[in-house]
Amino acid sequence: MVNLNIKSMRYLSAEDFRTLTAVEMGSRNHEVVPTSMINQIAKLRGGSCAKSLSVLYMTKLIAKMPHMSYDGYRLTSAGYDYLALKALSKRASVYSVGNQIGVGKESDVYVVSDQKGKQYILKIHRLGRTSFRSVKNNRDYLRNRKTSSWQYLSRLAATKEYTFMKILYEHGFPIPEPIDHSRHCVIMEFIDAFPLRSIEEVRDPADLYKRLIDILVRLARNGLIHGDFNEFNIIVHEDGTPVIIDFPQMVSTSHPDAKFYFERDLQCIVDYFQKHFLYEGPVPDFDEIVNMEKENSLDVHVEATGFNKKQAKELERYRKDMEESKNRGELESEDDKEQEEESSEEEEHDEE
Ligand SMILES: Nc1ncnc2c1ncn2[C@@H]1O[C@H](COP(=O)(O)OP(=O)(O)OP(=O)(O)O)[C@@H](O)[C@H]1O
Repeated sequence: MVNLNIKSMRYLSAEDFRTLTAVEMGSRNHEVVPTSMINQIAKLRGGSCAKSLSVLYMTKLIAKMPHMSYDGYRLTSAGYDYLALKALSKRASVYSVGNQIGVGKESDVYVVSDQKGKQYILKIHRLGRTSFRSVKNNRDYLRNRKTSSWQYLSRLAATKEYTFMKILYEHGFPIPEPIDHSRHCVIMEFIDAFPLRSIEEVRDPADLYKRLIDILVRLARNGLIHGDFNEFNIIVHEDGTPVIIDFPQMVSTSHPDAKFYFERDLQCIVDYFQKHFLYEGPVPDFDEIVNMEKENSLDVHVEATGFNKKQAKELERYRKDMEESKNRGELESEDDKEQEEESSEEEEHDEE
């Protein structure tokens, strides 16, 4: 697992930070950024850049690729976390990082606080945590991209989540308020309640069922489908009000597989209520909903405000690859790969 390493965060000098930023900038078109290029971008005097590279390497914010034919570095996930958190703290969205409360398949979730002590959620997207090696041959959609794929995909997922959350929140959907976003990180309101999955009894299953189905229908009437609407992504307040989370899989109702996604979301709720609360309620029909007059075209709106079709396609291809690899039982952990790399780097380091 990639842990959030905040220990080194406060101790970097301005030069170190400048050098780290230079590595990130160079990563846009180099998988491993040549040291000469880092020097050029950072524009530091004398031997400062070499000194900073050594500090960043020791604190594992950058890494060397073993067996590379030229001298260079890549940004590690800790380095990417650092840059995102630094940006969020500069904008006063985060002051301190508290406990990790969730490890999703594709994210780490922490409670964080602002300067006044108000708590928020920090969701760090970590796509590519599994499956990278197994699917990489098929990833032609990333082939022209020199920058590290996991960074790019994680940033894409966070950008998508934040863009959708902004629009949904503005249109009154019951979701956490989105606060800020940088790179692969999203800050949002902390919902201090339990996910449906861990609630044994609900006061009024019929009422909760109706509220959830109404949300699905209203989303569709606004041109959207959640795509992962299940008991883990529904948080329920004590008074029975649901709040929906987790948006990187949203699709438009004009997607060719929209009906499939809508019915899959619907079926999750229908099955869960039947099994856990022995409740069966009315089931809406997708074709009827899309033939109704639309409330809004939020799918189109999203495209115009920060998440375009090309990005949506790249993320979708990745998800399809994941599903296929999973079905073939081919998944392996990217974190394992990173650990392997780091330990072989350490060996190299020891030899030097
Ligand atoms: N805004 C929030 N307020 C409170 N808890 C939250 C919030 N966002 C996420 N969580 C907690 O973190 C967990 C993981 O979050 P989320 O579902 O967004 O991540 P994920 O990587 O998509 O997880 P998975 O792949 O398992 O669905 C949630 O189940 C929930 O318990």
